[in-house]
Amino acid sequence: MGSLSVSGVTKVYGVPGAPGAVTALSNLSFEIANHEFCTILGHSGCGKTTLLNMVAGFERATEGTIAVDGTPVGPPGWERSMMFQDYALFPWLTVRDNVMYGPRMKREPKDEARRQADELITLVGLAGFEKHYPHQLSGGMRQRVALARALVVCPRVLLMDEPFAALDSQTRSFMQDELVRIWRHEPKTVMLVTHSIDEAIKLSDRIIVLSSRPGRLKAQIPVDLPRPRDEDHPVYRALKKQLRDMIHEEMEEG
Ligand SMILES: Nc1ncnc2c1ncn2[C@@H]1O[C@H](COP(=O)(O)OP(=O)(O)OP(=O)(O)O)[C@@H](O)[C@H]1O
Repeated sequence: MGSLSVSGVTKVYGVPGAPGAVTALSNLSFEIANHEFCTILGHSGCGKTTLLNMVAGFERATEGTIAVDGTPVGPPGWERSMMFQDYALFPWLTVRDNVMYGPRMKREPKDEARRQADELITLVGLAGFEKHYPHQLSGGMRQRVALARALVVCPRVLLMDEPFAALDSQTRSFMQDELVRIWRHEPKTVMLVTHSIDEAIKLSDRIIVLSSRPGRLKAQIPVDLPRPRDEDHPVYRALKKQLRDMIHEEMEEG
């Protein structure tokens, strides 16, 4: 289970109607099906992070409802795991202890938490690095730890905020392939936000394009291409042009 629905969501920072109030999102509605990989694409400032933060429970919608499997979301919970661009690892804990942290907080016995952590560490390709500290790892490896930590608590929905933006382009491309491999092994409902058109096409089942601020639903585009995705495929190229034109249109209007 893990369907996500966003219905008529508006977010205003400040007091609606008062001077200085910022409407970040306006009357936004869409659904993400169980185990669907969905990317939210939009120009800077269109409200992508605001949307993620509301789904995660860090912010509340001013109007509208966000629900997982039909239940409106409340404060942050294990069923919605967030993976951040800056890894958000505990620097004083080893890889294994970082990944065990969630299961321990969920009161799993230590041996079971360790078993779960080691399974995920292997899945993300870090077997052998269990006793390393974050500062001993490359950016790509730290992001693998962050992914293991997000998955180990068995979330229904995985939320990703530009997870690879801090990586160099080669590592980023490699990590995108790795994410697809891991997601196919461990199917999850994913909502990922990005500025990158290529990242959106490479990863997603469907791309949701937001308008400039206030973010509204501009388009929903299914990506009907086999994985791994070939950038030279004519459908890939046509989709990239379509998305680039949409984003440019919004930048000019925004
Ligand atoms: N806490 C806040 N208080 C007031 N305004 C905010 C707050 N957080 C975000 N905003 C405003 O809401 C709008 C949407 O911001 P948000 O960070 O969600 O956009 P974004 O699409 O994620 O941008 P980027 O791609 O640049 O990260 C922006 O105009 C931003 O200035």
